[in-house]
Amino acid sequence: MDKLIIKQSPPLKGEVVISGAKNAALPLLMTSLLTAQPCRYSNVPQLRDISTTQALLKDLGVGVEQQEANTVLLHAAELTSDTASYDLVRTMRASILVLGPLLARLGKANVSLPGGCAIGARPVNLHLEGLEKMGAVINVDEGYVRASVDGRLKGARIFMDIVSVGATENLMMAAALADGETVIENAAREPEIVDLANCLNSMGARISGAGTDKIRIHGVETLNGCDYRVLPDRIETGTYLVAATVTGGHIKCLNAAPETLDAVLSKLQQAGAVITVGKDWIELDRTQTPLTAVKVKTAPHPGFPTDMQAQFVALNAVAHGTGVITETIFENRFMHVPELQRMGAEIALETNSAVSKGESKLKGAPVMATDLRASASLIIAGLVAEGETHISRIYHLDRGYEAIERKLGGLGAKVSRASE
Ligand SMILES: CC(=O)N[C@H]1[C@@H](OP(=O)(O)OP(=O)(O)OC[C@H]2O[C@@H](n3ccc(=O)[nH]c3=O)[C@H](O)[C@@H]2O)O[C@H](CO)[C@@H](O)[C@@H]1O
Ligand SMILES: C=C(OP(=O)(O)O)C(=O)O
Repeated sequence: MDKLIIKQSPPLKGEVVISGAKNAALPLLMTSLLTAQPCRYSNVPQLRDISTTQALLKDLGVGVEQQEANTVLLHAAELTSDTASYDLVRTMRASILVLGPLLARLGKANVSLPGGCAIGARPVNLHLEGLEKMGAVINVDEGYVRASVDGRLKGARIFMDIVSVGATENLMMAAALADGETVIENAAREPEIVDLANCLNSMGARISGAGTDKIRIHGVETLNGCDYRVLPDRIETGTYLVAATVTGGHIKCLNAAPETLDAVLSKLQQAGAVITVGKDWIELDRTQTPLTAVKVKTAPHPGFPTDMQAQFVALNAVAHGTGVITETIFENRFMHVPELQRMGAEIALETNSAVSKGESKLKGAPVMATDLRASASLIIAGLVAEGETHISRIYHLDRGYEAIERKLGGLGAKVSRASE
């Protein structure tokens, strides 16, 4: 197993090119299941979750052709299986996103229930209840969701009592091929939802309202292929911006989507960063300003993203003043706190808040990555900790950050990978 070694580094400096968004690319690749025509996706990041998705799609009968490093052609001329097995699903929760498309295209699907993971229970009831409203018969049996529908799925009005990104995506894909109109109320408004709707519409779907809490999908009988470019990764962008802020650096993120990062940029400004944005770039300078702790509460988009919470816990640990980070989306997303404490961070966990005293003098230590964004927070802490930080279990990191050592190294960070 690989580990990452981070040495105390100079302030980050230079340019970094942002990759396509993992959380947009995963549902986008699933749209290939909805059509017999070829679908070409570009700006697809090279990540473990993407190779898992490709393996899953291949298993269902989808032709997968890697055209260039970040471009893939998927062709589901005919699907040969309706089953997403536990072996593939267990490593990636987004696998549940094959359920809606399989049901819409084949009228049946067997998808292993994704297990619990380090950040919370993450049930899939909203996905299942929405599909049932559209006429699917669903049983959960031996760890599998077994779903079928007689004929086509039917348009329905679906109200979600919790805002769910994945359920909105699954239902939007299923409804694209349903008979009649589906209205999703209290829908997620994340930029990745808008990206998925744009891709589906480019395939001939009739979706309006994506990006608001009410999405209307007028089902069509068939969809065409697509040639679609994945949205830039706002969480990867935010992670480099926090790393630059914490180290007192000056960086420019290229190929970014500033309009997807309002809540994060506003908190970074409060923390002391000077930020300038252009159409597809963000420049951040904290060479001349002090670092101040911030108060953050996670919320569905356009609120502050839970996927940026761990990085801000690291920021607050070393900033001046008391910082409070409150997590409202996942019930167990503070596994990075004990690891940061091992590095000397003075942080107290109070129910669903991480309260930091500020100006902790961090020291390198062996620490363990417990999930994807927790890994990112440990890297950020390692950049300013005295000595060396050894982060184990970095397979979590490889799920979501393309070429992270190369990108951080290009900004002057002292990061290397070694086998344990
Ligand atoms: C691949 C992907 O895009 N992952 C993102 C997606 O995950 P994901 O789509 O899994 O997250 P959801 O938006 O569904 O989860 C939000 C909340 O709803 C709950 N819930 C969800 C579904 C359900 O059927 N029942 C239920 O109770 C969850 O446990 C959680 O508390 O959105 C999360 C919230 O922004 C992000 O942290 C993840 O990075
Ligand atoms: C939690 C995340 O991803 P996933 O939903 O794929 O586990 C994430 O991207 O931070």
